[in-house]
Amino acid sequence: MRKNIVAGNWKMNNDLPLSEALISDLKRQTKTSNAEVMIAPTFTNLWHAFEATRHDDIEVIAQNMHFAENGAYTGEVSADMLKSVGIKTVILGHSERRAYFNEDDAILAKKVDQALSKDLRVIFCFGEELADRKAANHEAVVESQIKNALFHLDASAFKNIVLAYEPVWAIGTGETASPEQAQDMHKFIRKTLNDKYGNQVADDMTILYGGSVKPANAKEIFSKPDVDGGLIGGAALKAEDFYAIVNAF
Ligand SMILES: O=C[C@H](O)COP(=O)(O)O
Repeated sequence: MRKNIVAGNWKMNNDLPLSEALISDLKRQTKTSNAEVMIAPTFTNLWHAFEATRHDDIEVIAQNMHFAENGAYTGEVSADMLKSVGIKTVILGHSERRAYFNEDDAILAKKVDQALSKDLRVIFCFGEELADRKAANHEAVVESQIKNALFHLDASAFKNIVLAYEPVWAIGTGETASPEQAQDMHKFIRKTLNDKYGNQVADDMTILYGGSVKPANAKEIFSKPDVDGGLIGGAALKAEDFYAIVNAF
């Protein structure tokens, strides 16, 4: 079922005291929209964040996980480890993972499989780089990212997947895709799903936009019919800004 979601990706920000302080601030905010609210602190803060929000309308989610069950993968975190601290949703495929940690479509397909096999919901991220858009290649790039990592799945798997379109050129740059650019791409993503899986999967898919979403532009972006929410980076680090975005629906 399609939902409105606003997820804050804290990336590698906030040690434990700062995480505690931000969560206290978040809990003081008022939600006036129907959007599901998620926050993705770094691994070391997940347990504390889960405990601190246990009775609040905030889901704590993870930024990443490994594809293996367990074993000799120094520095990595498994699906079971996430589940053991209360996590039910994991972000996979973020452009920073792709760019700095060499996560390609094949690795991401394995991560998606592992997460789904553990009943974790996946927020799957993808998006083109500036050169792709300048060359009018953006739809082809996005289509191949989706196909290569997800199109081995059965239609039923998609009820546990949320898609997040994040044009790389708009992440942390202050440059946002225009609401029309976001809408055009989200419509294209839905068509891509429709062509492969039919309209049930396409219509039910929640598709988030990410890339310099701020209180000032959220309302216009979220007003587009195929934009179901946002994956928020910088603006998720201030409780008032984050809830201004949550309440932009
Ligand atoms: O995961 C969030 C996105 O990378 C967007 O980050 P940003 O809002 O700082 O541009």
